[in-house]
Amino acid sequence: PRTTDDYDYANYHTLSEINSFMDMLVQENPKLVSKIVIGKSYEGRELNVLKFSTGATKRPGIWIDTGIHAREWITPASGTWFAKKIATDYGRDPALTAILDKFDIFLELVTNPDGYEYTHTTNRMWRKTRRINSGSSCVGVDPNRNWGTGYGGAGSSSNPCSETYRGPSTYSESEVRSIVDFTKSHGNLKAFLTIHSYSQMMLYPYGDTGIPCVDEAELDELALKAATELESLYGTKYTFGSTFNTIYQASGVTTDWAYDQGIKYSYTFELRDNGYYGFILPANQIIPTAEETWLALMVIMEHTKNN
Ligand SMILES: NS(=O)(=O)N[C@@H](Cc1ccccc1)C(=O)O
Ligand SMILES: [Zn+2]
Repeated sequence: PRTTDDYDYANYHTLSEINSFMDMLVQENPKLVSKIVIGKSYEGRELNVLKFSTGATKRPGIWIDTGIHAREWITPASGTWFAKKIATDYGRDPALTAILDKFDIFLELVTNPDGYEYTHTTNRMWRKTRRINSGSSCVGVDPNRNWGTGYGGAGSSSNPCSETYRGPSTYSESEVRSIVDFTKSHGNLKAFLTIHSYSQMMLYPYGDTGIPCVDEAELDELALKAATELESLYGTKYTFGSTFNTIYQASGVTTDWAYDQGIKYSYTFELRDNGYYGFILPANQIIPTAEETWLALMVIMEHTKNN
């Protein structure tokens, strides 16, 4: 495609096609969109983050990542649609314009590029990074068990062959460490939204314990609003709650760490579906999934702006 207008949002794309999309979006919207390289993957690929900013001065930020688990293709596909939506709606949609007049939005589309490439070339069901684990014939670390909060707990594995292998140490994965470093250097993120699939859930801290987080009441009420808004479009039903209570115990996870950094509005989304297609969601559900999810993200971003 020559422009992001004729990019095929209704299909899944390779890493290089998504990287080309990002460069096109930046070229077409130089005053709104820029690309930040926050690091390199294990195999040396750039970790690219789209920055949407309408002000010169440092503003509070909203973080969104997709594609941290390689096989969850619906998430970078939806994220690509989100990126185009932001560029299209700024200056046209009052709600989005109001958000961008106060916040920067950071969107990492392919958070695990090595794993994502591997799902295209070799194993469609790959989940983890592609780190070579010393002393094991098994490859990869689960980037959603490698964070420093609750690291090493019951909801993760010390076995390199496990799909939930926590890694040799906290932040061992550059794909994780790069986000940690970016978050700390930015120092003013107000929302942290990490997008997974599948199960149709909105999950807030904690994952490693059933003990409620301080802001549970507010996060639960906000999740209800967001899930209701999401359902209003196509009737897609989401459940919501703390990770521990809603899905299962998981430790060393992104949202527990983000919340621990003081980023109150930290949620994991589990997109479509409920298991019928699972990770292999048909391409004809990409745009509907992106549209309904965007409504929920807007609810959370507006709440972040107003609080
Ligand atoms: N996306 S998924 O199928 O991997 N499920 C997630 C569930 C999950 C979501 C949020 C925090 C911890 C765990 C996982 O990391 O196991
Ligand atoms: Zn996942």
